[in-house]
Amino acid sequence: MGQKLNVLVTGGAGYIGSHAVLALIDAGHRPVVIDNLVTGFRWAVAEDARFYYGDISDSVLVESIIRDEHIDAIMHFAGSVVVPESVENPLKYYNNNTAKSRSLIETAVSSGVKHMIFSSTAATYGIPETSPVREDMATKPINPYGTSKLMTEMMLRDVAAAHDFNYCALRYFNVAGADPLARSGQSTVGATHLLKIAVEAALGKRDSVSVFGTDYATEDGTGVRDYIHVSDLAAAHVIALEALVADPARSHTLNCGYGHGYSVMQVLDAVDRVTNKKLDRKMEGRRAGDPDSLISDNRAIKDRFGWEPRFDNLDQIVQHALAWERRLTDIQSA
Ligand SMILES: NC(=O)c1ccc[n+]([C@@H]2O[C@H](COP(=O)([O-])OP(=O)(O)OC[C@H]3O[C@@H](n4cnc5c(N)ncnc54)[C@H](O)[C@@H]3O)[C@@H](O)[C@H]2O)c1
Ligand SMILES: O=c1ccn([C@@H]2O[C@H](COP(=O)(O)OP(=O)(O)O[C@H]3O[C@H](CO)[C@H](O)[C@H](O)[C@H]3O)[C@@H](O)[C@H]2O)c(=O)[nH]1
Repeated sequence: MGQKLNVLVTGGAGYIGSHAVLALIDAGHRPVVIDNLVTGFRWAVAEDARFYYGDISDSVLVESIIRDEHIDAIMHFAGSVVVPESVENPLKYYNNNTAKSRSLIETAVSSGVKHMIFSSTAATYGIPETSPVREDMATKPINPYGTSKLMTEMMLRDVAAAHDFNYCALRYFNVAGADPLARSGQSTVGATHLLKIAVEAALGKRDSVSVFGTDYATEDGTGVRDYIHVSDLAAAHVIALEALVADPARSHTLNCGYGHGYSVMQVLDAVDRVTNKKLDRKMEGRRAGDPDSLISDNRAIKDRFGWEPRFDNLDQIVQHALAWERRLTDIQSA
């Protein structure tokens, strides 16, 4: 590692942000977290990281953190993440994901922070023209969540052109799994993500798992997604950080996925295999707005950053998610 960097992690008490905090510490950097705990948990932040309770739009607070902690770069995870909720309440998403990102970017620029890594999403593509989908393909989001993130990507692009500032927008595909040492994992209350629901069901926290749609244009008729282990994703953030600092003239928009996918049935089969039990599957109709298949073309992040996944193995992703779900049960009952 080169320089030790002070990194402001917004949303660092959430699922992915808490893993980025661990990855930064493991890589010898110094994370400082700001989180308003709307969906995150104070206990999810590693003990070695400084924590500030607050909102990313509180520019007075963010400015003082940047100054007092000598912040070099921002990893921006804070946001609202539930796609169906964004359809019902779009203004919440345009406020929390777009307007508040605008405020954070403004505070960063005015306080002299020169680098930002942004949590974007495969939802910016909408229904992709081809699969695997490449970064330069059309972005036509089909829900306000995707639009709210795409608008932030656009702000970053324009700000980087106008100021001494570069960024990396990482478009995550389906994030899953947990820290291999079970230091963190997905703790979201009322989660809607398939694997989280499946491990909850496997541990008896739910009676069954719904399969949304069995008539998709895929091999077994269920939706196919590119599941990426959260620790591989966190590692990509650390590499992106170091790349932004090393080459401040260059910004990046990159897919984060494995480049291949699994159907809903294959994910549930993996949970059955790992637990040696059978999940109760309820066949249901399609969920609104779900594409048949969403797979990343990940050549750009590999070529540019030399990123290589360490956990591209569905059974291992399930094992880590299960280990965390058990630990979470203990934390919640303590
Ligand atoms: N989970 C996924 O599959 C996925 C996929 C693509 C993109 N993303 C993006 O990754 C980021 C992290 O997602 P996650 O799954 O960890 O969700 P999460 O809900 O676990 O984490 C979000 C964190 O941000 C905090 N937060 C929200 N609004 C805030 C605000 N205004 N000020 C301060 N803190 C605030 C929450 O309390 C929480 O700790 C999000 O921006 C999300 O859109 C997630
Ligand atoms: O109980 C469930 C939950 C999901 N699914 C299916 O499982 C697949 C994955 O669904 P998730 O809800 O786990 O994830 P999404 O693909 O809808 O969305 C996630 O991945 C997207 C990119 O791929 C975006 O990044 C988005 O933010 C993130 O939530 C879909 O085919 C969905 O229909 C079920 O069958 N049953």
